[in-house]
Amino acid sequence: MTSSPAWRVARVDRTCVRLVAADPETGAPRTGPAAGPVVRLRPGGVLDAVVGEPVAPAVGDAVVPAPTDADPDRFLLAPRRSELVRDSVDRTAGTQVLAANVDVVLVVEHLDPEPKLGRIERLVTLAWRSGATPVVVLTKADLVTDAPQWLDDVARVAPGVGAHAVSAATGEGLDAVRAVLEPGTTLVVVGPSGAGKSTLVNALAGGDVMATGQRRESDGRGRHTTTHRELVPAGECWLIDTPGLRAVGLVADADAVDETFPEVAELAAQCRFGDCAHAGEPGCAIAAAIEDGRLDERRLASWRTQQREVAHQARRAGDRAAQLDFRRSVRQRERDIRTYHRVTGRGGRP
Ligand SMILES: Nc1nc2c(ncn2[C@@H]2O[C@H](COP(=O)(O)OP(=O)(O)OP(=O)(O)O)[C@@H](O)[C@H]2O)c(=O)[nH]1
Ligand SMILES: [Zn+2]
Repeated sequence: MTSSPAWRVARVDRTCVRLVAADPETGAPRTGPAAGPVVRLRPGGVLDAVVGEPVAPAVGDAVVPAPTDADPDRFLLAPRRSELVRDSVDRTAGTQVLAANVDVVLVVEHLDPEPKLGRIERLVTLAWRSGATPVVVLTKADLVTDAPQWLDDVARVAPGVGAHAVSAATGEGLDAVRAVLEPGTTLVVVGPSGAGKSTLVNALAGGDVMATGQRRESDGRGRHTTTHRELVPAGECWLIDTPGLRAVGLVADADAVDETFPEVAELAAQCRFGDCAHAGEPGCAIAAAIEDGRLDERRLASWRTQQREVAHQARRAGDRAAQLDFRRSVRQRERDIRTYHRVTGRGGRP
């Protein structure tokens, strides 16, 4: 017996989206003919939604036929379970949804050239923010001998996040990544160009579904082979490849940053002042942890950078509520410092 398929957006083009069939029970790719209808976008590149305003569809979106038979070509976007978002390319026009309804974000970074831990931290925050679970994959393990040390470093910058070293060349580590792929789940790969994302997607899908680039020997960089995002079936789950994120516009909120830096967040909560800026205030738990080596200076610097970006983002987005919060916290800090002066009888900076 065949029930009617659930549709997902496989690909977004300028004027239309291509749908692909999912099993309505399991959410897994449908066996048999999978390609679905091509749906024209409305002016402005949007589709009507089941709930609320029309939205610009993203790869991975779930789509349902409109409940009337009047127009059999009319489809509605279902609400999203999760949303992987980044800054728009020109950093002015708001944000861009890279993928919708994602369960796992594979943060892919090459072992050769050396991995950039800061980039992993940023992408992990992006992943937490999406509502999906991050997993770090270090690629090209066949080219280096120090993969285990790098995995230790990743454990430090991404506490509580699974991390695997893999090689598409030898197959090492691929089973560990496959184990993450539960039936019906959707994975998106993110990472810099040339990290081996498309190669990994091909290895996981068990066939050449994405074109890959030849590595330039001179600098080890890829050539930006992947030019579009596409939802591809891989056994019982789905994979989404993304073009290399050149400058990762971090779209995050304070909660996502806290998830990436749980140990820093925990320390910050122990500071004497609730809004401690960790800039020399008395009773600062972060300063104490740096002092006795429990917290790494590098981690603190990354945390500060991401915090600043979140604040900047919120201001730029014209988020009035966040601005008010920010001003309130500045005023609160001023009050706390005055209190400190009064109680201790000391002048100057606390
Ligand atoms: N030695 C080795 N080379 C790899 C491995 N994985 C990928 N490569 C090579 O790295 C280069 C880049 O791989 P891609 O998969 O195209 O990289 P990408 O991240 O998809 O790049 P963009 O599409 O530009 O974002 C290719 O030449 C791959 O053959 C690996 O595990 N070992
Ligand atoms: Zn502090």
